[in-house]
Amino acid sequence: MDEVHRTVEGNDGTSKEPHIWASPEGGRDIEIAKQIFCNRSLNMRNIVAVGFDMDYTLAQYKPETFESLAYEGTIRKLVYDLGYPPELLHWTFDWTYMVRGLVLDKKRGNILKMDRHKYVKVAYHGFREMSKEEKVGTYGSTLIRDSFDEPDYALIDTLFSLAEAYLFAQLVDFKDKNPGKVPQGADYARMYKDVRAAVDLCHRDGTLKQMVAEDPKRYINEDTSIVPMLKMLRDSGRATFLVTNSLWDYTNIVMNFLCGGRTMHGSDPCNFEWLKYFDVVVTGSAKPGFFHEDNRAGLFEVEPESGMLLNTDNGTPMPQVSELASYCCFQIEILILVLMQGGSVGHLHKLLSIESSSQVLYVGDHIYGDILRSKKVLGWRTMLVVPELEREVELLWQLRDTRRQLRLLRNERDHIEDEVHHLKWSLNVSCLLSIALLHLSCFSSNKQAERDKVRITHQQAQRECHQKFHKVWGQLMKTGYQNSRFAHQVERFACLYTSQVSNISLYSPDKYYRPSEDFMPHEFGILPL
Ligand SMILES: Nc1nc2c(ncn2[C@@H]2O[C@H](COP(=O)(O)O)[C@@H](O)[C@H]2O)c(=O)[nH]1
Ligand SMILES: [Mg+2]
Repeated sequence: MDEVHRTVEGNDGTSKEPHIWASPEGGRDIEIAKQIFCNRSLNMRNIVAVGFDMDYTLAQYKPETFESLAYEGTIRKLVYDLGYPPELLHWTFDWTYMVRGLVLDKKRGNILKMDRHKYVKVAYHGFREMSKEEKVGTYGSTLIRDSFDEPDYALIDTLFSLAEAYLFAQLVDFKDKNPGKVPQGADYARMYKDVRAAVDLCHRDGTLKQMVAEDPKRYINEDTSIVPMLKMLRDSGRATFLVTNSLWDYTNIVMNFLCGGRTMHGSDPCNFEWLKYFDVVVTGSAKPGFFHEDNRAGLFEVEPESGMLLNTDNGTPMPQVSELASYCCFQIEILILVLMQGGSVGHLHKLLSIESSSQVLYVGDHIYGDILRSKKVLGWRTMLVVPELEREVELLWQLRDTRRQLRLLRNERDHIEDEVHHLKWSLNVSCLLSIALLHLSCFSSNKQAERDKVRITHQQAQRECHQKFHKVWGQLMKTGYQNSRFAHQVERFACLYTSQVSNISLYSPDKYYRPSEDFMPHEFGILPL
C-alpha cells in the first residue's frame, strides 16, 4: 500500500510539503496564531505516549455547515417529535453568535459570560441584553453566590454546543413573545431539556453522522499536517493513541478523510491504512468515565471490516471457540491489539506499557471531558485545542496600540477619581473661608465633569475594543480586565493550549515547553514589562 503523504498547494498551484519541524524548512519562528502556549512546564522528553481525541481535535468541523446541520436536525425533532409549532422550521441559525465558555441559566432563560471569580459580566435574556440593575439584581449577591453548574446551569464548553445555545436563546425570545405557542407547561428549563434531548438524538440517530459520512469535505477542514505530525511523533519514539467517544464506523470514515482524503465512495475509498499511525485506537470510549481507573467498562476488540465487537480478556484477545485452530498472529498483532471499544484508562496503560500517568500527553478539545478529568483524576499531561485562539491572538496583535491607549485611559480614570475623592473630602471637612470654599467647590464640580467624561470615554473605548473580538460577547479569554471563566479553566487544567492540533508538528518532539513568568499585581508597577 502506498504511503499516505499528502501535500499542500502553494499559491502558484504547485504542491509543497507542509512545513513541519522535521522538514528542511522547519524549526523556524512560528507565527503567533500557530504557537503552542504553556501554562505548566512540560518536557516532551518525559512523554512516552501522545494521545488524541478525534472530534473537534483532529477533525475540525466547519461550524457553518456542521453546526447548521445540528441546528436544523434539532428543529425538525422539536417540531415533529416534541410538539413545537411548525414555524420553527423557518428559523435561521447564526453560527457566529454563540461562543465557548458561556453559561446558560436554564430556569431564567439567560445566557451569561463570567469572569474568573464567577461574577456575571455580560448577561442576555434570550437575545435581549439585561440592564446593569437587572444583572446585579439577579446575580450580584455575593452572599448567595451560585456555583453556576448543573443542574440549573449548562456550560457551553464544547463547540458541539453552539447550536443548542443559539436555539435556546431563540426559544426564550419566542416564548416571551408568544406564550401560547410553545407546548403547554413548557417553561424555560423544560425548553432547554427538549433542545438537549433533540440534539442528543441528532448525534445518535445518524442525522449528523450520515451526512458527514456522505461528504466529509463539506463538514470537516482538511489538514495535511496531521499525518506528518503523527509520523514525526512516532519516528521520535513516542507511542500514539486515539481515544474518541465516536464509534468505530464513524471514526473510520473521519480518520480516512483526515489521513488520506479518502471518502466512502471515492475512487480510492476508505480502508484501514490510517491505523498504522496509532499504537492503540479506542472508539466508543465513553469519556469522561473512561478516565476513572476503577471504571469496570468491558473492553472489546473491534472487528474492522464488520464493526463487530468481540470479547477480550482485559485487552488480551479471546479467540472464538470455533476459530481456535486457525487463529492468526498477524491479526492479533496488527488489528486486535490496536483497535478497541470501551474499557478504561487502566486497559490503555497496560496496552501501552505506561508506568506513570505523567508520561502521557493527551490532546483534546473538551475542557471538561478531555482535559479537566484526565488531568485531575489521572495526572495525564494535557493540551487543549482552541480554534478560536487563532483569530483572538491575531486581533490582539492588531489592536496592541488600541490596548495601550486603553491602559493609559484607565490610569487617567483612576487618577482623576482619586482627585475627585480628595476634593470632596476637603470640601466636607474644610475650615476654609467661604470664598476659598466657593473656589474649591467650583473646581471640584469641573473635576467631576472631567471624571465623568473620562469614565464614559474609557467605557466606550473598552466596549469597542471588546466588540472587535465579538460583537456580543467580546474577547473569549477576557471579561473587561479579568480573565474569563473559560480562560481560568484553560489556565488551570490545560498544561498547553494551541489553536490547531497540527501545530504540534511545528515544534521539536523533544521540546521543553516552559511557561512565561507569573506576575502578581504588586509586581506590575515595579518590573519593566
Ligand atoms: N449522544 C451525544 N453525542 C454527542 C453529543 N455531543 C457530541 N457528541 C458526540 O460525541 C463524540 C465526541 O467524540 P470525541 O472524539 O470528541 O471524543 C462525537 O461522536 C459526537 O457526535 C451529544 O450531545 N449527545
Ligand atoms: Mg472532541
